[in-house]
Amino acid sequence: MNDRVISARLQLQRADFVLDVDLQLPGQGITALFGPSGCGKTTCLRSIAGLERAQGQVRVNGHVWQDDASRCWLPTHRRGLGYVFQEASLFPHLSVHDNIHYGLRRTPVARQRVALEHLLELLGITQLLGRKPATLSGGERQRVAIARALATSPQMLLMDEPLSALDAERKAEVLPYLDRLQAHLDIPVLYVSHALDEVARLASHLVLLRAGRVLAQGATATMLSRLDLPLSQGDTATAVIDARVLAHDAATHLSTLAFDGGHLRLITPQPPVVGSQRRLRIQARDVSLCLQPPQHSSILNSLPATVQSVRADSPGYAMVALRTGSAKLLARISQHSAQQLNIQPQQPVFIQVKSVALLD
Ligand SMILES: Nc1ncnc2c1ncn2[C@@H]1O[C@H](COP(=O)(O)OP(=O)(O)OP(=O)(O)O)[C@@H](O)[C@H]1O
Repeated sequence: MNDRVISARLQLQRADFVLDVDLQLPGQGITALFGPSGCGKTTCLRSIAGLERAQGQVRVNGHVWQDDASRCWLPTHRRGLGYVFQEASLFPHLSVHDNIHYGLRRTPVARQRVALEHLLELLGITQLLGRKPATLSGGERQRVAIARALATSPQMLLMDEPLSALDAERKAEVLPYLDRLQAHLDIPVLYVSHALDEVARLASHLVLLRAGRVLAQGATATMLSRLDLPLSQGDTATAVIDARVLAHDAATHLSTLAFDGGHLRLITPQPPVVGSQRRLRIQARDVSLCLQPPQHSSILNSLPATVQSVRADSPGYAMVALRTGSAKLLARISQHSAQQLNIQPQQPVFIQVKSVALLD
């Protein structure tokens, strides 16, 4: 459907801060709003929700939430949105069941598009329905908050750093549920984060904010590999590739995945489902370059690639953007090696990939 698109042109002026954004986002999947502290991520999300009175226009999959030109401005409760905050704000005196049904009572039956039982199953909270919030872990509380937001069958789910109050272990526990939601629910999600690992894993689209403005927006895989953006700087630079599981060998624990640039092999102690589509992360620091096909190497993955561009990274390092098939990768190598190998745009090379991780 060609009206599955979200557009938001928003301007808001504060004493020390101006938000001025023009967002054109896919009307499905997870879009991340990413940027440093104070760049306006929360302000942008709250403006889309109608919790801040920005000037402009907001359209979500054919529904007009705000259009100043025609004096249209829907209050938050009429925008058909779910909002998940950093900390789950559940009613302490109500059970999980009653917390989730609280919002549902006010949702007309005709708008209840999400089957509640399915939702509870997806989020793994069927067993928790009788419990009070105080008896839940942080991760469980956040899953209940997500279920409550989705139970009202919103047209869009807005999530403001929903994992940032959780420790690494709890975060790892909640992430697979977000993957499942994405795979099973057809509701666009706008996800505020300043954690690049979360964004790389979850988001298909990425908006990079700087000082209240959009620095760039586009497909996550493309944005991560752009050398003109700060995402590709330093030790944390990473690329993502969507690939299909071809085979798993139980004896060696090696899985083989195919993408349109070739095959990648990685050790997966839990066998992934053959035929499933998975997202892989390849960190720039784990990729090295050779001018000849490498031989007799312990490294599992070697692929032909073409250099797209090169730039200086942190002192002593160069960042190289590469293409293999239509996939984009980054290699962080020493500046010394970049000079020795005379790395140039359009140059054919062989890449060795030391480590590949399954992200979902
Ligand atoms: N209620 C407010 N009144 C005045 N200024 C505010 C208010 N809320 C936020 N600001 C300011 O607006 C700017 C954007 O804040 P915002 O919370 O949107 O940023 P952010 O990118 O979400 O930051 P963080 O990652 O730290 O949550 C900041 O300069 C902040 O100090």
